[in-house]
Formats: sequence, C-alpha cells, structure tokens
Amino acid sequence: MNAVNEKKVAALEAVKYVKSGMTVGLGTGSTAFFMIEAIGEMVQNGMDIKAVATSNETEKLATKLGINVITLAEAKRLDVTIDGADEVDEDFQLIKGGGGALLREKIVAHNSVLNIIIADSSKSVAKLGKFKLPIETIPFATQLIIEELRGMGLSPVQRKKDDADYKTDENNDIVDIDIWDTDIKLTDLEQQLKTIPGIVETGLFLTTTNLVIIGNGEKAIVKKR
Ligand SMILES: O=C[C@H](O)[C@H](O)[C@H](O)COP(=O)(O)O
Repeated sequence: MNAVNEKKVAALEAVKYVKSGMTVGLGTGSTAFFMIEAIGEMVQNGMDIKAVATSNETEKLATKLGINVITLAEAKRLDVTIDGADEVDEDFQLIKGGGGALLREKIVAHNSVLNIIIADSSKSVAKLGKFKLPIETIPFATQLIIEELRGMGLSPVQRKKDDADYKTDENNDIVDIDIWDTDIKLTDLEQQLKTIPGIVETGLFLTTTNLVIIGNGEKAIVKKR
C-alpha cells in the first residue's frame, strides 16, 4: 500500500477520537488533510464541534468544508488535536515543520488535552534526524543565527521558495538544520536552541504526544504513551 493510502488509514482511525461538543485542533500537511476532510464530513452529517487551525492553509480548507473555526483565544483549551509529523520515534518524540507550520502547531499541542499524531509507515523511525530539523527564526536575526548554528556543527540552510526566503504564517524564516550526527541529547539540544535570541521555536516535539497512529498497509497501528 502506498504512503497516501496509509495517511488516510491513520487519519480515519484518529477521527474516531473526535466527539460532538469537542474543541479540536486541526494539524497541517498532506496527512492532516485527510483528517480535516473526514471531520468535514462528520460536521456535514450533524456533528457539533469547534476547531482551531494550525495554519492559514488548514483554516481555509476547514472553513470550506463547513467546520466552525475559532481562534485559540476563544477556545482557551482544546480537547484533542490531530496532526501529522515528519518523523516519529518509539519514545513519541517528533520532528515537525516540514510544511513550515511548527510554531502554531506547537502552541496548539501545548494547549490540548490529548495530542494524536497520524503518519504513514515511512515516518516511523528508530532515531530522529534523517529529516532536517526546521527552526523558525525572526528575520532580523536569521543570518547571525545561521552562523551560530554553523558553529555548533548543525549545517544550517535557510529555506527558500521560488528563489526568495520562505516565510511562515507569522512572517518568520525557517532554517533547516542537520541533527543526525550531533552528540547532544534531544532535550538539551532543544534547550540550547531556545536560548539563542531570535529562534522562536523548533520542530522538536518531545513531550506533547499522547497517541501515535501509524497507517501500515490497510491497518492502523495505535500506540499509547
Ligand atoms: O509544518 C508542517 C507539519 O509539521 C506537518 O505536520 C508535517 O510536515 C508532516 O506533513 P505531511 O503530513 O505532509 O508529511
């Protein structure tokens, strides 16, 4: 079975956790797409939910499907958030931000009671870091941050789109770094990166995930923390 079908299998298993009356965090990306589509169908069939979107792209899709999108301030707290990931390891640690939505995604995950990650089987890894770790930076500081990260041996590369600097929904930059060979423990790395002024957030999600659902062929494998 191909990755696209596995994404759908995982998404359809995850939406079973969404019940009427809930406030739901909607993730971003090609896997989250199937979850948003399924929730849209549930809403069209009468389910009453409110949702907070983790990106402009997700907000647009959800609104088009008739999902009631509210702000995080209005929601205050979310019952469940369903989101994708670029990599997930056996300890429920993730790399996210391949689609540039890591900042809002991390804020929403932090404010959600239950966090479900959905992914196809290729995303499940023994060790994080084959996927380059996205870092969101304030444009004023990006070039100096790149030099500092280079000094740490993390091979930073500023993300581009159509020859221009890639911009997030918050109008920040993304710098992708290579953490594969680093000896620094992930929790320490996260802390070190966050102490550099101008780094707004990293794509390391180390503690927020409660449930991982992997599409594996026709089956959904559910892992609980
Ligand atoms: O910024 C994007 C998000 O973190 C996505 O959840 C992540 O990149 C996975 O996306 P996809 O499901 O398209 O592989």
